[in-house]
Order: sequence, then C-alpha cells, then structure tokens
Amino acid sequence: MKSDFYKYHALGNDYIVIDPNKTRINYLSEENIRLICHRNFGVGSDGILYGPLFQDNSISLKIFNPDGSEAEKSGNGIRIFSRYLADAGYITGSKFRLATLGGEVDVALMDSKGGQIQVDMGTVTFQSDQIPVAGPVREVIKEELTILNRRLTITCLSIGNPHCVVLCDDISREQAIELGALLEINAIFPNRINVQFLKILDRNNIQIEIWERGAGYTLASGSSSCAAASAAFKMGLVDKEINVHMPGGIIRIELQATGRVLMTGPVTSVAKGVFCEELWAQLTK
Ligand SMILES: N[C@H](CCC[C@H](N)C(=O)O)C(=O)O
Repeated sequence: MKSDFYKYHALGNDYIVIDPNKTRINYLSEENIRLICHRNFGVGSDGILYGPLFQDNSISLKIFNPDGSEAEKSGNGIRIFSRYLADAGYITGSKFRLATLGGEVDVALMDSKGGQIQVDMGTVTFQSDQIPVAGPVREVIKEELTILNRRLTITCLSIGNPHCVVLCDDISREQAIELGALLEINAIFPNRINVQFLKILDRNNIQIEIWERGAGYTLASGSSSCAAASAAFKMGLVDKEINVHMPGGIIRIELQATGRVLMTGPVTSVAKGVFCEELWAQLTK
C-alpha cells in the first residue's frame, strides 16, 4: 500500500517525512503542518521534512516546525531525511550532499542500516547581524540578559538557524520551559531563536536542555548540539571533541580546524502510514 508519510526519531526528536514524489500532497500550508504535527488531532511530531526536491543536480528538502514555520536547518532532521533517502532507494552510496534553506551539508552514512549518520553542518558565526541579534554589530559572547528578574549569560550564534546558549551551573526541564519560551520571542531576536541551557560536565562532555524555536521543549536537537558545543568552545570551556548529553541521548560533535562542525548521531525508524479520509478532508478543505 502507498504511504503518505514516514515517521522516524533521532534521540526522541521525532519527524514525519512527506515525499511529494510518492504522496498526494504537493503543497503544505502552515495550517496543514500544524494539524499533521498536532499530538492529539494529527499524527504528532516535532516537525515535517518535505522532499526530496530535485533542482539542477542537487537534492534538497524543506524543514518545517510544528507551528508551521520553516527552519533553515535541522541536524536531527537532516540525519532522519538522509536515512529516508537510503531506505527509499534514492541514494545508493554512503556519502552525498543535501541542500537546505540554511546552506548545503555533506552527509555520510556510517553503517549499512543508516543507524549512525554523520553530517558536516558547516561553520558557525557569532556575528550579531548574521544570527540575527538586535543592537550594534558585534560577536554576541557572554552578554547579560535579564528575564523574570534572573540575570542570564548568553552567547548567540547561527549554524544556518539561530541559537541562544545560556551558560548555567545547573539546568532543568522546568527552567528550559519557563525561560526558553520567553527567550524564543524576546525582542532582541527578530527571527525568534532556538535556546539551549548549557552545563559543562568536563572538557569533553556537556549537558543541555532545549527549547526549540517553533517546536518548544524537545528531547534532543542536532543543531542545538552543534551550537552549544561551539559556544562552549568559544568560551574556552571545552576541547574540540564534545559529547552533548540531552534527555533523549548523546550526539557527538567534532569542531574541525577549518571551523566546520561535524555532528554524528543515531536515527530510528518508527512507522509509515496513510492519512485517513477524515483527516484528508481537513487537509484538502
Ligand atoms: N526548531 C529549529 C529547527 C529544528 C532543529 C532541531 N530539531 C535539530 O535537530 O536541529 C529552528 O526553527 O531553527
């Protein structure tokens, strides 16, 4: 039976793949994205990966958050989509390039089952006008920002999508939810922002709690792992090989001398399915 969607997760950060070459959906409105991703009224996920789209001789994908917004990049999303391309027979080799809104990435399948996947996520920038962060053009390193009468130390960067890393002695899910939601929409972030609360464990291990732009609290995030590791290195707190510990599991980051960020982590396939007529009627009304 033809499937309308394929569901995978990466350390509990789950995505639905919708392939326009294989399903009746050739356009996704913000309203339809919100419905499909809704955990009660829809299939439920932390986002949608739409593709493969073929332009010239490149393969691209669109990355959508569950609030309907489009993201420039998603580390877990890129690993999941790469696994789907292998599962669906679109690629036969183990190395290929993907185009995202936030730039091209190089992918390497580390095993024959597509369990462990490495992505060269590109370089990061701390420049305020590239993230963006409002105010004078500068690198946003260990700046003070007060939220709910709490003085936070933030370091901001972009790896294609924007991130605000908050250096903490201790972190918690509750803190990520309470403060992340306010930081995401703070006026100094014109495009909103992804937020990580960072605890340094040692020079090769960090722990983060995550509040994602357009998705809220998630159990893991690939681009957040890249961002938190890069911010910790920029602050001189870690070496170049960092294990990022999250509630959903561990992603391995390697900061290369070239400035490129290598991210390696797992992908798990969950399900494939069809949208039933009653949901379909809502998607096409
Ligand atoms: N919410 C993010 C996109 C998904 C990031 C995350 N799921 C990852 O694995 O990188 C944004 O709006 O930039």
